[in-house]
Amino acid sequence: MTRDDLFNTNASIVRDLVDACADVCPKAMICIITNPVNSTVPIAAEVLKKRGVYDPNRLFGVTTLDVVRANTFIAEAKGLDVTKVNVPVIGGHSGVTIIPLISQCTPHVSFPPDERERLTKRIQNAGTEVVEAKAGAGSATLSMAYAAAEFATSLLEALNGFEGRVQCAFVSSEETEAKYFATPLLLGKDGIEKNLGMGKLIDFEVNLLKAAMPELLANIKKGEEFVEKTYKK
Ligand SMILES: NC(=O)C1=CN([C@@H]2O[C@H](COP(=O)(O)OP(=O)(O)OC[C@H]3O[C@@H](n4cnc5c(N)ncnc54)[C@H](O)[C@@H]3O)[C@@H](O)[C@H]2O)C=CC1
Ligand SMILES: O=C([O-])CC(=O)C(=O)O
Repeated sequence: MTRDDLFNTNASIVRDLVDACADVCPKAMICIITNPVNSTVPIAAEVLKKRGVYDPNRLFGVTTLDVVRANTFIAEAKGLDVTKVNVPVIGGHSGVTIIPLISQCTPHVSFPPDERERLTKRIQNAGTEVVEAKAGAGSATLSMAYAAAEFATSLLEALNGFEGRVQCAFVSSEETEAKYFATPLLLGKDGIEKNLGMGKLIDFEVNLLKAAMPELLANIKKGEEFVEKTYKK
């Protein structure tokens, strides 16, 4: 399958499933993990808008695996317990659009610039590394399932009234010029309770953000145009 075929297949599946959600469960929390997440979330939003049931607080692109990877690689590098490490990852879910904020890691960690750059690239390329290694046999399926379970569990807990559930996800956003952008979110009974924003970036991260923006904007536009061209009701 070519890249274009794969895009069209995944984009059509998301378009049609979300269209069915508009019919049968218009108030559902919709969590999209299907790639390319940077485009499939805008696709879902456009379909929901056409159906008159779009609620930006109930639509999420699942980027938890980027956080899982960032936590794992940093815990390994520093000899820390991975369950106690938390690195926010903002932006999107592909290559340069994945922006780990190592400067905001809890606990605080520091690296020499070359090591910070190496870790950042490893986090950004980890998904592609697995896809290439599996050579047509899928992606990081099990770690994706782990990440999805973590995100869904947090969201379900928040819906059930547990407080303080925070997850990064790719959502409708006013943080940057991109209409969709991942940042840490406080989850609540109605989905996103508060977008916690990206906080203060160091210069290295500001440059990552600049480098991410052209691809992110193009991915979002591609998703929107796909619905414009192919949605029929
Ligand atoms: N957001 C994230 O963190 C991640 C997302 N992914 C994405 O998750 C998706 C699934 O990945 P894998 O499980 O590794 O892929 P896979 O190739 O192992 O599984 C895809 C499944 O979809 C089925 N399928 C194909 N065409 C279909 C259609 N028209 N209707 C219904 N089902 C169809 C196939 O039979 C197969 O069982 C991909 O889009 C992948 O890029 C993967 C890893 C991480
Ligand atoms: O491109 C893919 O399917 C892989 C992916 O998203 C990931 O592992 O994070």
